[in-house]
Amino acid sequence: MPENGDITFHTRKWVRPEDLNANGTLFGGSLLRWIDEEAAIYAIVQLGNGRAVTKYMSEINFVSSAQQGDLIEMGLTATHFGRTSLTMRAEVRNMFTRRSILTIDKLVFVNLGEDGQPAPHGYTEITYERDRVPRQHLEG
Ligand SMILES: CCCCCCCCCCCCCCCC(=O)SCCNC(=O)CCNC(=O)[C@H](O)C(C)(C)COP(=O)(O)OP(=O)(O)OC[C@H]1O[C@@H](n2cnc3c(N)ncnc32)[C@H](O)[C@@H]1OP(=O)(O)O
Repeated sequence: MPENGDITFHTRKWVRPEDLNANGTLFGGSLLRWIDEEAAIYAIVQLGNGRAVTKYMSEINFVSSAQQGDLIEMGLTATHFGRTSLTMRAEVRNMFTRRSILTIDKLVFVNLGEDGQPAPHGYTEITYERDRVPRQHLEG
């Protein structure tokens, strides 16, 4: 059952020494790299296209810090299917306390055609399956 305003939390990360900043807390750049990758995978599954690129990120709110050894989880949900774009909302939180660590209200990815230009994706709703992924990526 979806929770927290329909955000589904997918990937969990363990905060390691190499992810820390000079204050000994989680480096914001690591967090953004993880969330961008997570959003790219989410967009690829929703749009069924490996050619989806980050277009826009709204304000990023670093709500609270994470410490070495914390387990965190990253959540995303699609909030708008445009003609060629997909808008998502993101949240990162502590896995056990559920304290929010980061929120991004709008993360926009654009679906590209083979020519590298924006292309209509034709979708209007979230899928919770793998039904949009081309068959060759599903065959082992
Ligand atoms: C299937 C299974 C395969 C699996 C196997 C593959 C695995 C393979 C993994 C690879 C994973 C890659 C992960 C990539 C994640 C990166 O890191 S991508 C790199 C960073 N991003 C970039 O380099 C993009 C650079 N920007 C561009 O190239 C151009 O801006 C773009 C994206 C082509 C768009 O061009 P544009 O002229 O802005 O296009 P335009 O038609 O005006 O707008 C397109 C859409 O964006 C919206 N938009 C434009 N500007 C804005 C804005 N400021 N704010 C909000 N929305 C906006 C428009 O409203 C429009 O949306 P729709 O109304 O059509 O829905």
